[in-house]
Formats: sequence, C-alpha cells, structure tokens
Amino acid sequence: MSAVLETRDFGSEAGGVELRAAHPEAGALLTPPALAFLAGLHRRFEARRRARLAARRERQAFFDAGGLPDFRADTAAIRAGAWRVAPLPAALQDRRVEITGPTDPKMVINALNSGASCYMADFEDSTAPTWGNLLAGQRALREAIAGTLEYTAPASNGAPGKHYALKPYAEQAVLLVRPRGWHLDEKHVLVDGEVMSASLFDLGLFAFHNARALATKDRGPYFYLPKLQSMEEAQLWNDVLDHVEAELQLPGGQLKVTVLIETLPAVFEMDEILHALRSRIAGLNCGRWDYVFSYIKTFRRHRDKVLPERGQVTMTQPFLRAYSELLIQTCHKRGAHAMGGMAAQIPISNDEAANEVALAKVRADKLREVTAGHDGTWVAHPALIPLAKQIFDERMPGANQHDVRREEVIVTRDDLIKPSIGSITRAGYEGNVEVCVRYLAAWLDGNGCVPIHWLMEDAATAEIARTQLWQWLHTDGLHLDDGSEVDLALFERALINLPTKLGDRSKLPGGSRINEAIGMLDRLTHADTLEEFLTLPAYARLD
Ligand SMILES: CC(=O)SCCNC(=O)CCNC(=O)[C@H](O)C(C)(C)COP(=O)(O)OP(=O)(O)OC[C@H]1O[C@@H](n2cnc3c(N)ncnc32)[C@H](O)[C@@H]1OP(=O)(O)O
Ligand SMILES: O=CC(=O)O
Ligand SMILES: [Mg+2]
Repeated sequence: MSAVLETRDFGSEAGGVELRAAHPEAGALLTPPALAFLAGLHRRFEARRRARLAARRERQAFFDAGGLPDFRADTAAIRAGAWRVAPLPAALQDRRVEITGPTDPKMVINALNSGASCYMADFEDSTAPTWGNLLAGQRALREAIAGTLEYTAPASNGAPGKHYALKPYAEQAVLLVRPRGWHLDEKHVLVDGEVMSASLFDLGLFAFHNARALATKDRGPYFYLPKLQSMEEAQLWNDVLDHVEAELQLPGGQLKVTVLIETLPAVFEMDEILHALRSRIAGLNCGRWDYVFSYIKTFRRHRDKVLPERGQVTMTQPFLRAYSELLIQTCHKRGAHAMGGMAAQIPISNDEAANEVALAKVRADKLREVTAGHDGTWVAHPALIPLAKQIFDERMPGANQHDVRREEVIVTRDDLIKPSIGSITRAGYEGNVEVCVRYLAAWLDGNGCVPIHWLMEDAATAEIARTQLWQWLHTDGLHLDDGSEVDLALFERALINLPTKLGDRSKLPGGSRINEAIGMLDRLTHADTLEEFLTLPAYARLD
C-alpha cells in the first residue's frame, strides 16, 4: 500500500469514508454526496461481494480435485423457459463495430470520433488502475458527456501540440463503460475502515455523475460487466443496478448492461445470467482472451486440458468455436445481442507486407463472426473500423441479426471443455516470457495496454501467457515440439536471456520496471499455487 497522502473525513454527509491519496481531480469528482453514494453501495453490497469471491474459491477447489464444469441441474427450468429480455433501447440496436480502449482524454476523444457504432471506455483489461488514471478517466468521460472535453498534445520540436475536440454528439459513438471486475479492490477508498470494491467505485462514480446528463440525451449509463463466473454474480450486479436507479431516482431499467462471457464457469450459465439481468441486459460478448485465461485457470490441475502455445489457441479451436456458437444461439433465443470479440492484431505502420498479413487475420476473424451470427464485433484500433464495418455491412443488412437463431447448433458440456490439438514451440515459450515481463512492466508504470510485436496486449492476453508458464512448469512430462523438456531450467534460461533479447529498455513502455517485472514473474511461476490474477499482487505495487 502506498503512503497515505491525504486522509479526509466527510462529516455527516459521507461519514466513514477515507481517501488514501490526493489527486487534482478528486475535489470535483469525490464530492461529499458522491462519497456518501459510494459508501451506500459499499455498505449494502460488500458482504455479498465477499461471499461471491468465496464461492469462486470453493468451486475452483472442486475443479482442482478433478471436478468438471457442467450445466446446473437447479436452474434447468430457467434454461427451458420461454422468457425474453426487455426490449433494447434505440441507441443499442445497432452495435456492429465497437471500439474499446483506455480512458485518457485523447483516447476518449479519438474513440468517440472514430466512426464506430459504440465505444467501450475501459477501466478493466486495458487500464492500469492508478489513482490518477481512474480519476482522469472519470473526468474525461464526464466532460465528454457534457460535450466539453478537449485535449491538446504537448508541443514537440517547437511545433504546437495537436488539438483534439469532439465531433457533434449525433456523430459520436455510443458510450459504454466497463468497470473493473468483482475480484479487484479500490485501495484508495476506505469505507468504515474497509477497502472498497473497484467495481462499485468505477460504476458508482460514473453513474452518480452522468446518469442524469445521459437521460437528457435519450441514453442511459450503459455498462459492460467483466469476468462474471455465475448467475449469482449477475444477480448481485442486478441488485446493485436497481439500487443505483432507486438512489439516483432514475426510471427502472435505464441502466443497461452487456455481460462479457469470459470465464469458463459462466458459459454454463449464460441463460441464467441473461435471466438474472433480464430487465436491463442488452447482450453477451465473447471475451475470448479472458475466456482462454479462465480455461487455463479452471483446468490448472488437469493434464489432459493443457493448451498449446498462445498463438495456436485461435477461435477455430473446437472448444472456442462451441463457446461462440452457443453464445449466439442463447442470445438470439432471448432477444439479446451476441457480440463478437477482439482480434489481437493491430495495424503495422512500417511494413506493408506484414500489415497486409495482420489485416487479413482481422478480416478472417470478423468474417467468421458475422457468418456465425454475431451482431457486432470489437476493434482495438481506429484503423480497423472500416475493415470490420465493411464486413458487417455486407453481410448484416439489418441493425442486427437476431433472426439468425442457430437452432441447429448442439453444444454439449464435452464440446465446451474439449482438449485442443497443438504444440509448444521454443519461440512460443519464450514469447510468453517476454510478453509477461513487458506487459507487467508497462502496467506497473501505469499503462494497461501496449503493442508488443504488433499485437495488442492487455491484462487478459498477458494472463494467458502468465498462467501457461505456471501450468507448464507444474505439469509433469510436457515437452516442446523439438523434444526438450518443459522444466525449470527452460524457464530460468528464458528469463535470464530476456534482458539481452530486449536490448535498449529505455525505448520500451515501462522500461525502468523490467527488473521488477522479471522478479515478479519468477516468483509467480515458481509458486506452488497459481495466483488468481496477476493484477492482484501487481496492484499492491501500483502508485
Ligand atoms: C481482451 C480485451 O479486453 S480487449 C479490450 C481492451 N483492449 C483495448 O481496448 C485495446 C485498446 N487499444 C490500444 O490501447 C491501442 O490501440 C494500442 C496500445 C494497442 C496501440 O496503440 P498505439 O501504438 O498508440 O497505436 P497507434 O500509434 O497506431 O495509434 C494511432 C492513433 O490511434 C489512436 N488510437 C489507437 N488505439 C485507439 C483506441 N483503442 N481508441 C481510440 N484511439 C486509439 C491513438 O491514440 C493515435 O491517435 P493520434 O494519431 O491522434 O495520436
Ligand atoms: O475483455 C475481453 C477479453 O477478450 O478478455
Ligand atoms: Mg476481458
């Protein structure tokens, strides 16, 4: 925990709230009424959050003992029922291309102006949650909604910095906000001496400051909810959102959510999650990177489920194809969007041939999604919007394709957990080491999304690399495709050789934190138990 820079008590209006760091944005955002609202969320929901996190641990112990995930017997009636979710608001009918990204002012302006249908402002996978990033992000979003957000880049080489301003509102992407997941704390805010949930902080603060302004524009606070593992977690979210609407005196159902199905346990409860949130859910999304990460974590102790190297775990692997097809079928049966996910390739600015190969991969991915029946997709970079839009425009003439019911799809439990074919190459192994270290160094430096070898790397993609290294080391008898043993010596060699491979680290994002990142990866990979999230130990070092 960082040093306490400032401790403020807000008297009767927000008694019991303590802020553990100062920031120039804090005065405008963390007003006494805002803090009282956040404290109310904490007092009402923290015990339930803790119970859900304990339930996750209990379920993982069952998997570690050899148990397998499956559809639930106690909720069969929900799956068999003929219910549908509430009608979608006009602003969320057509979501064919959604851009995602962190919430610094330049990104927010670029994303809202990008020509995408929607923009998911991300406090999760692509944001390193420094106190500064969070408050600057909340401020940027508030100003964007007010229509006043501007940004001027620093001057360079004597030339003035570029000025950024928002396009007219009607031309902007529809805003959705992704708060952090249930597992994370916001260590800078204590309520009655307890650390607050990061999810409740992000969502609560955004809703508190923006719900009314959005209502005047015929919108609502729209959210993406990350990393859920069960129907009970969805019920918890639903109760939080009911409470927010009641406290802020908003019409019921004004807050809309899209849930990322990005954990293996959640894929077995998609109907149940839609049902728990049926008055406010707009869709489910195939968060493929966290999903692969979750598959690895769930089966950390299952030798027959060890995945090949990261680059071979593409959406055409049978277990991933089954997941996306079941998601489409489930959503369309219930009147919800089935959103696709993120291809990791980004444009390569200095090599035309390599750029064409990268774009071809993105094109193939978007084509697969629209053909399968997805109603929209994600892009990581504005230059990919025209490509994704063209593919969806050509094949999805309506606002969405809920009529593509995919009734012929039959997905069983075994399809969803089917082992994958593939290998671990030396380059793939060493690539995992490099990505973990470079990503972690950038994250510790306050940057939650970086390009590495022309792939977008964020907390989800890096987690695949990190958990694979742990699992490979703690599973007996694994070999690289060249016959070498996957053992401690292989890991140590890759770590020792890394600094030479990286060269001049001053040019890398977070270059000054590379040694710290190497030390962390070393410890995490050696540990007997797999750390649930990289961002938990790393957060202790942030700020
Ligand atoms: C697994 C998941 O959770 S996916 C969702 C989370 N991940 C993301 O959202 C990825 C977001 N993407 C990014 O952060 C960036 O695209 C990166 C880090 C991958 C690459 O960033 P850069 O190297 O800066 O890209 P590049 O230099 O080509 O950017 C060109 C311009 O596009 C802008 N840009 C790039 N990505 C985005 C974005 N996602 N949103 C808005 N603007 C963007 C840059 O700010 C830059 O603007 P400028 O010309 O005005 O200066
Ligand atoms: O959040 C998206 C993912 O792929 O993870
Ligand atoms: Mg994710």
